[in-house]
Amino acid sequence: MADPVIQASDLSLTFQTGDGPVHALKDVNLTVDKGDFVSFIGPSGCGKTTFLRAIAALEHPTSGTLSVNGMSADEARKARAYGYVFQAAGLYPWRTIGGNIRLPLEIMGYGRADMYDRVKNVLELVELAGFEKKYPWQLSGGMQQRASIARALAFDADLLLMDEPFGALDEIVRDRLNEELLALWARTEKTIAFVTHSIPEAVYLSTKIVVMSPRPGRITDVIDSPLPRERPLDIRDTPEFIEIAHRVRDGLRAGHGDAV
Ligand SMILES: Nc1ncnc2c1ncn2[C@@H]1O[C@H](COP(=O)(O)OP(=O)(O)OP(=O)(O)O)[C@@H](O)[C@H]1O
Repeated sequence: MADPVIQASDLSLTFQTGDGPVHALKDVNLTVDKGDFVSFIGPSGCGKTTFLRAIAALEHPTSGTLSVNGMSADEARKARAYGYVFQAAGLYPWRTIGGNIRLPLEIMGYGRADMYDRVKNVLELVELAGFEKKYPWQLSGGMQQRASIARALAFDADLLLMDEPFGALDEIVRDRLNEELLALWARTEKTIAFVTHSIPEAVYLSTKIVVMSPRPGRITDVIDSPLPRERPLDIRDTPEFIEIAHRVRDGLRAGHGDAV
């Protein structure tokens, strides 16, 4: 059996607020294996971001256990076990694309030659070779988001955490980036945990789809996708794809999801 990269057992996380406790996650049980592409889908407030942040040790569970690469989330963070991609590309406008990707490496004290090699490699991986000396404003929104993925890949961690990375992009760009992300996942054999509001995006990308519902944030369904790993975009027209999309929609309804 493959080693689990993420293992959550009876995980709960409650925020204490001025208006009382907010149960962002309640009794979450989930195993993500090496090489999985797992998507988290559910209405606003169901705890998707909180779960990703807990994996990254940016939030700490109130109860239950969570392991990342066989370590505690805090240890995994210290071991740089993951790269994190946020909804907005978050590139510094005064730094070149290469300079943005180098920044976390500079902070961690990587040697100069190693840094330049890594920047070159990750820019090739996201098909931005040659853009190293450009500034973020010289790139389209989709290219900026690819640059932010490159930055997350620079440590060469096995796990990539992506919080709605394509949510702000138009559908045509999103389709292309979805295809590119699958190709990158196949090339690098990384494990990817991906938050989305889009049913087609979740079904197209994932080997495992985690459907969540709010108040309290919990998992209502986990779907292991029967689709092959290699997926042309027109797989979205097949009966198998449509069937999984229906199941996701049913799961969202069962959790009383509002519009997603
Ligand atoms: N730091 C915090 N303090 C208090 N409450 C919080 C905090 N962070 C999140 N919450 C609450 O926890 C719940 C889950 O939030 P979370 O951001 O994880 O949801 P989400 O599913 O990612 O939503 P969205 O799709 O809108 O990003 C929400 O009710 C939110 O208001």
